[in-house]
Amino acid sequence: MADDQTMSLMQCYLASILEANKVTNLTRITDGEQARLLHIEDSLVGLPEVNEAPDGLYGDLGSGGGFPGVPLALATGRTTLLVDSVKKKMAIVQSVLDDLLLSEQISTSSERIEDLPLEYKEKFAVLTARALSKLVSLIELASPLLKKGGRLVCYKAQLSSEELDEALAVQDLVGMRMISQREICLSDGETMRTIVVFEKVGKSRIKLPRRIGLAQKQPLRPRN
Ligand SMILES: C[S@@+](CC[C@H](N)C(=O)[O-])C[C@H]1O[C@@H](n2cnc3c(N)ncnc32)[C@H](O)[C@@H]1O
Repeated sequence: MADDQTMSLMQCYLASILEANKVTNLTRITDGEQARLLHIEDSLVGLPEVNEAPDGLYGDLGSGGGFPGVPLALATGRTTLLVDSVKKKMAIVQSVLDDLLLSEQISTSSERIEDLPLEYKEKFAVLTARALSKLVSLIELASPLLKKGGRLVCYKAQLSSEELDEALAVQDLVGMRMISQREICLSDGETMRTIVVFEKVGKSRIKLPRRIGLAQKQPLRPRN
């Protein structure tokens, strides 16, 4: 886990986000204790998996108010890019990072994930995604961004066997392979999380990224 100084920096970040949230919607969680649970503790659930990824650039896809990206960036010290297409959210997150003198390590992008390969093709060692999309969409979006051996760490509140099977059926097509799955209960004794990790094992057999929106609106299906 992270040391006391790092944990208090995460608390400062969260407090600034909750303050900004009074004016602009960044998170639906406004209660301080719930926010600590769901934005700090939950963000850190994937820390072992992020630490196991190869060294190098970390990206948080669909980062919203910077979760799990900021806690994981602070806990790992990795150079980090937070990505969310809502410009207003990324502008606020960037200004909080500037205020806390964190913007040398952590930067923001308000591009759509599908546009990132123009600048970041195969540049990331590890990516995370929480509350973004189904696994089948996540592995498609992540594949062109990950270097070989890079990892995609997915946070899932509820993972059905159908969702997992859909992703497993297309993982070869996009050059990804599931390498682990772990379920954990948060300290409230009731919130369950599943962390699913995919590794980039080779080139995609189809051209990626597809057109904007397709990965999420028309997920890939297996081909014969
Ligand atoms: C439900 S929020 C989750 C935010 C954060 N990860 C969390 O767990 O608190 C999903 C976010 O993903 C962003 N998003 C969805 N699709 C995206 C895409 N294709 N490119 C960039 N951002 C996207 C949305 O703007 C939204 O802020």
